Amino acid sequence: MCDHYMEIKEEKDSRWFNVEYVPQDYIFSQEDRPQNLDVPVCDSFPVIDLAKPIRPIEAILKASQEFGFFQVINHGVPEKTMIDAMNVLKEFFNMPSKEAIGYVPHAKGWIYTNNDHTKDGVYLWRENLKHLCHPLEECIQLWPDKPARYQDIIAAYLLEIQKLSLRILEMIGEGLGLEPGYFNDISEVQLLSSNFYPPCPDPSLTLGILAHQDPSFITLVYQGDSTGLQILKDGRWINVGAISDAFIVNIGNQMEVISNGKLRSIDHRVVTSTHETRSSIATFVNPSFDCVIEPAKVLVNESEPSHYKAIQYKEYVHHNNAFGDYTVALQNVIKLES
Ligand SMILES: O=C(O)CCC(=O)C(=O)O
Ligand SMILES: [Fe+2]
Repeated sequence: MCDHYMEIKEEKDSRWFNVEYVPQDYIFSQEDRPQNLDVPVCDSFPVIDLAKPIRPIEAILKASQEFGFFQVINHGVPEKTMIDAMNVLKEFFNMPSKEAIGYVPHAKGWIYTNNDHTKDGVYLWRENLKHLCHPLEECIQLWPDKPARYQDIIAAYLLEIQKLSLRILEMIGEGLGLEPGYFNDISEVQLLSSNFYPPCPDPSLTLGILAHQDPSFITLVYQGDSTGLQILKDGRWINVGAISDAFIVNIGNQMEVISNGKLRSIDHRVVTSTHETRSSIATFVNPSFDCVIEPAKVLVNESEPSHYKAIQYKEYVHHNNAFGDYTVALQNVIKLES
């Protein structure tokens, strides 16, 4: 008993982030570092109540234009479903034996890594798990089966995300003047990407995620009580505050295209903390891979010509390496499935 406890403790102590100094591989170049970490929480960050009797279409449109981001509260997703999902993911990231699984073969359909590097070869200060989610009943068998409840809990979470994302897409569509149901057949809750960002001895040198935009229609992030997410607003980084039962919604590149630039896909990143652990679950609501994405016809006219070229989503993903180092791996899973 005692030996077993010591073994687990030793394994935990030897995890990559239990260090006194930041290892060289995790130190970003001067220009990529977070620079000023002392930025305030933005108190004008849009928080939208979805339980209001009148649907908040205007507020969603305004937030999507001005911030490219908003938080939704009273969204109808049961708290238990959210907490269960967060807990099972925390359990996954905490499994000492996960290190033994190591770098999971891509063909299995999920990718776990604790040292995903950026284009310059510097590692992000995070662990990440990614897998496809659509069609749910086919993908579920390809997900991690440890912890034992993982598949059931995450499937229940994704069904709720599906409902909520369609509601949000419908309001965005209506706000843009698109026909009802515009996004129904062309969007899917396609990818889950969950993150565990442990405390870091020197947050001025590291990043949890480098500045990026999402290749989605919209992305929904559940972060519980965590902080660390920052967005670029008018050239300055601002912190997204924690509202424990909210979802953060952001406009992805593909929505920017559909809206012909009316809605904005905004740079965001995650900074690390000396004392806090951040856990987050990002779900990407993306176009179906075969879908051709271009500005919606009703938004293009003589005075407002198309600002974007039409491109099949599959091609976009491939050309832009949209899922980072794992783009090809994820595309291979798609090929295996179809
Ligand atoms: O909220 C986070 O931890 C970052 C998620 C994110 O930006 C992404 O996965 O694209
Ligand atoms: Fe993102």
